[in-house]
Amino acid sequence: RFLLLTRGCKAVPGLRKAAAEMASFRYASTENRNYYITTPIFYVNASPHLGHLYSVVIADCFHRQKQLQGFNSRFTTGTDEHGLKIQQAAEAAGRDPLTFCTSVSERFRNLFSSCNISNTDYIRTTEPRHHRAVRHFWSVLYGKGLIYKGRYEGWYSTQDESFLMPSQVTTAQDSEGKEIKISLESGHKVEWMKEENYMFRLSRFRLQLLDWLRENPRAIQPERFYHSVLQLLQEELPDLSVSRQKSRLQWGIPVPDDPEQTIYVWLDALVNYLTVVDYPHNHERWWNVAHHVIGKDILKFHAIYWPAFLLGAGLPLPQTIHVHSHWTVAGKKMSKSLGNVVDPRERSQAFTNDGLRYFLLRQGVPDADCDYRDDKVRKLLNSELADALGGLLNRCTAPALNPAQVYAPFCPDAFPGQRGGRAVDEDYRMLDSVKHLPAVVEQHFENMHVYKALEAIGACVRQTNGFVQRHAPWKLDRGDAGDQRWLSTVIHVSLECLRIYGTLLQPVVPEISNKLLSRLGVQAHERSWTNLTFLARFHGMDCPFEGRALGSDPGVLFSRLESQNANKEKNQKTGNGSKLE
Ligand SMILES: Nc1ncnc2c1ncn2[C@@H]1O[C@H](COP(=O)(O)OP(=O)(O)OP(=O)(O)O)[C@@H](O)[C@H]1O
Repeated sequence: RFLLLTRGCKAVPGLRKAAAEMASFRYASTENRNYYITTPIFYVNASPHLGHLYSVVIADCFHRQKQLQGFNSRFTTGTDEHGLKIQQAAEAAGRDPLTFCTSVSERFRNLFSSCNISNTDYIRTTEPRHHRAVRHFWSVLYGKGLIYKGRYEGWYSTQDESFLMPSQVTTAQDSEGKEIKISLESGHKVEWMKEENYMFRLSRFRLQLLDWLRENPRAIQPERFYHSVLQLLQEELPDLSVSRQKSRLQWGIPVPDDPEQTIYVWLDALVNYLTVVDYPHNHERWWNVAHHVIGKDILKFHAIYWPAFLLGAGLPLPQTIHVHSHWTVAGKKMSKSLGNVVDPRERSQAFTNDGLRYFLLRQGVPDADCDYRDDKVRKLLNSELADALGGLLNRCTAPALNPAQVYAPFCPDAFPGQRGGRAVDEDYRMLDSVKHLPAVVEQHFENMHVYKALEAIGACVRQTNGFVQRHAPWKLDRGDAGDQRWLSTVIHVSLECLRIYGTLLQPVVPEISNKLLSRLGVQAHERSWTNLTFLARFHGMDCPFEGRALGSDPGVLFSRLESQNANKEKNQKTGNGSKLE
């Protein structure tokens, strides 16, 4: 907290302005260096699949990026454990709901930790701290007259825990040919529900929500989803049922002062974002810098219900809602209910944690669904991580080319600032690309386009490989002083490029980046955003890395993945089956 009083400054010219500048500096240098990112909390009615890991990997990548840039970042994920679906799943499994939730929640937690996810908190909605936060939040809304007892009548999807308008429902046939009603959006079965329960005055917030979005055109990203929410807000919003009768739903948080009613699972779940930052005490510092990562299936809950609840409770709205699309299998959304899921643990073992992260972030485009196939993963990782990046590192550090195993010195005469040495125009263009790469990457991250950031890094890696290939340092005559200086310069420039790529790739592939930077001899404190000065010697400055011994581990950066057929042959020989398709 910072309070600067400027009264009484009038007498001294310029003092008021200086004080105001100081205040804004303090604000920028303290408050704005916090960053809080969340994933959806996952419903524990079944084990995690690759789609769940995807949401978490995106948030993890943003969290690591902010840390790299010197932000104080918090990152939370967890499990959503109340509701009818869980009640039914626990009954089907013959277990009490809490034991059931604990075992599934542990599966999510273990998956995230085995996949090197760096969340700073893991919340379960069955925790007492969360119950306290939800009851308080409810009481604030109730106290302001925004919750009233009413009668809800309409369509409800238990699968989506969602209320639907008649226009959002259509007729279909179930597997036995019986006519049923389903949600147009999710395809899940809906039922007609008639119940006395508590209603939230959602209808009051439509115009405020529209104002919020018009004033903050980047609040929902990508733009396509921003427009779809604006579209939803063109129609009147009906009030929202925010409780269920206890006789129907026991597994949830009871409504304060009315134990016959249970709080609606979405109101309960959304408050988790506040619970983590200690709502209702001391939450402001983090809540002012909140960013959500969500799948497009839960956009309505996060971009309409949640902001309306927050407005009602007098709390600030999230800074951004980052929306991603879905992984599909043979064109169908990967989902628990369809049973077409890909096991993330098995894939992270087959492709490594970083390999799987790289694939998800490089191929996953937020605007559009993407079909998952194992052969796509192999092809991409072999070409970009094993051959392009790993090959470049091998070339520049191989003892045959770099027998002294050092960060070779740069010779300005061979690669002068002005044309004239042994470098050609294409080499200068490469330097220019790499110099601007951090800014390009930062911009793509800001827009949630991690795949574009990776495309830009990949293009630079190709340029650097082209540079090495063009000058074929292995053909140079080590006995000739001029050739030796040029050889050393080519290696120095390539190592500098690799240092920039390794530093920028840390949020995406932390283990591979660590290996790469360690091999270059770059210390842990030399890997931040402020260490991205590229090729200092070219600009007449000292390079702290020049002449330094390379790291001793010459291991392969990323091992090529064998094709499916090669795996099959190997498994037939050893008698192991393979589940990968
Ligand atoms: N196929 C997918 N691709 C990308 N993200 C997904 C996918 N499925 C789920 N997610 C992410 O996980 C969140 C929670 O998903 P949910 O628990 O509803 O999984 P689901 O498999 O879609 O379940 P169900 O089949 O019961 O609807 C989504 O909001 C999204 O962030």
